[in-house]
Amino acid sequence: MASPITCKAAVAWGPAKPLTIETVIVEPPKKGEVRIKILFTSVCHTDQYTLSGSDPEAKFPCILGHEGSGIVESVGEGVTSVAIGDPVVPLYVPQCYECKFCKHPKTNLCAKIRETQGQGLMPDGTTRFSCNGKPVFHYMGTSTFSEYTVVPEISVSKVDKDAPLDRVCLLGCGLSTGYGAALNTADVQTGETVAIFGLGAVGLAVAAGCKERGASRIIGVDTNNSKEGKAKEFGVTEFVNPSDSDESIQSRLVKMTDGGLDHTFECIGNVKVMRAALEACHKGWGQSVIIGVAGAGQEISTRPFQLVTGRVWKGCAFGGWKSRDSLPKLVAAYKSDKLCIDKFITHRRDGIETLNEVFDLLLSGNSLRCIIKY
Ligand SMILES: NC(=O)C1=CN([C@@H]2O[C@H](COP(=O)(O)OP(=O)(O)OC[C@H]3O[C@@H](n4cnc5c(N)ncnc54)[C@H](OP(=O)(O)O)[C@@H]3O)[C@@H](O)[C@H]2O)C=CC1
Ligand SMILES: N[C@@H](CCC(=O)N[C@@H](CSC=O)C(=O)NCC(=O)O)C(=O)O
Ligand SMILES: [Zn+2]
Ligand SMILES: [Zn+2]
Repeated sequence: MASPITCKAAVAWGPAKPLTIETVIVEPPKKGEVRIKILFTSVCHTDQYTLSGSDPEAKFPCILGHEGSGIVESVGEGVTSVAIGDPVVPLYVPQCYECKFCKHPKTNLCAKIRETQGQGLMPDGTTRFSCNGKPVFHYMGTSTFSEYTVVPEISVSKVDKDAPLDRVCLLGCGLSTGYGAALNTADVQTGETVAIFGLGAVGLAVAAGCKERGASRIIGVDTNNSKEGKAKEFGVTEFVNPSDSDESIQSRLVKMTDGGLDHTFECIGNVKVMRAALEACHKGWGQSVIIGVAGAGQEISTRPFQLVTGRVWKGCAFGGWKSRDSLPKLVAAYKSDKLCIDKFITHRRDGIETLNEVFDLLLSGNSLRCIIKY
């Protein structure tokens, strides 16, 4: 029987407060749960979004983090799909194989534990974390900003023993999301034209997917000119900065593409840009995929005429991948050089103490992903 573990974690005590490194107690995994020794993590913009106070679901104090990898340290009663010592990636979209979402071919949004996950709790309605005797909430069912974390078995993907954990941690969110948005949600076809708004890790993973599918034009749109060079390494063929002109970005793109794009992707979380991305689509068939996560209270709008005349608004979480089935396929895509994870790793840091600096790096616009080694 496993015992509580005392370790370090970065605790988010409240909105817009820096994380503080604390000694926490991580309880043993209960029935159907897995305790993981986290070895590597990165920071996704969604961690920053929640820490900033924009997330209506945020629960503080909590342990953020959802792009991690590690080794199974102990398992609770009844766990069969992973064992102690297995290399794993925690998943914020679980796959239970039983709920109506898991059984439906058109979605990856397993609903089995969504309610408690959103409350920062394990499926039994309690937390496995405490700090100085005070309960601390989980986050996105993963909480990788802790040296040890507990997750439901349905939220764990075992990966090959030779999968590099210091890279495949990125498959836990941003890269899988962007790549899947192109391949699954938009299903980009050879010769089609696309525009990607926001050239961070998610947007560039979209570019990688569009390039793989043979898109004829991949137009990158970002307010930061320094993104152009890097973006071209990922297959972006043209770069446009919306701030360079008084003309609306949608009008510019429509002119550049003889009526609009076959596909557009919003990878920022800005509702005005979501509108521009829809309106940059070609009349009759253009599809726009919303990936960015918008702040509490924000709403999208456009003239309904945009949809009446055949444009389609879609969205996706975790790239539409059915998570446990797909993670091994994404690792295989990495091994066969289809999805080049290494190019997204712009920085590396040692120790959980570096987390606040890594948040700053993400916001600076100079980093795609920084891997932190615990
Ligand atoms: N749906 C899902 O499953 C997922 C959603 N997300 C969401 O996707 C979004 C992107 O995440 P990530 O790639 O990590 O974030 P990043 O911050 O790395 O990338 C966002 C990019 O957009 C640029 N940008 C900001 N404002 C504008 C603008 N008005 N027009 C054009 N470009 C702009 C930023 O420039 P600068 O750096 O100069 O600010 C930056 O390059 C976030 O909203 C995140 O929460 C992430 C993962 C999964
Ligand atoms: N908590 C937010 C919604 C945040 C959100 O949309 N999260 C995405 C993943 S973003 C990853 O970096 C997601 O998976 N959404 C599906 C879900 O079930 O949460 C809010 O309440 O607005
Ligand atoms: Zn399910
Ligand atoms: Zn994320």
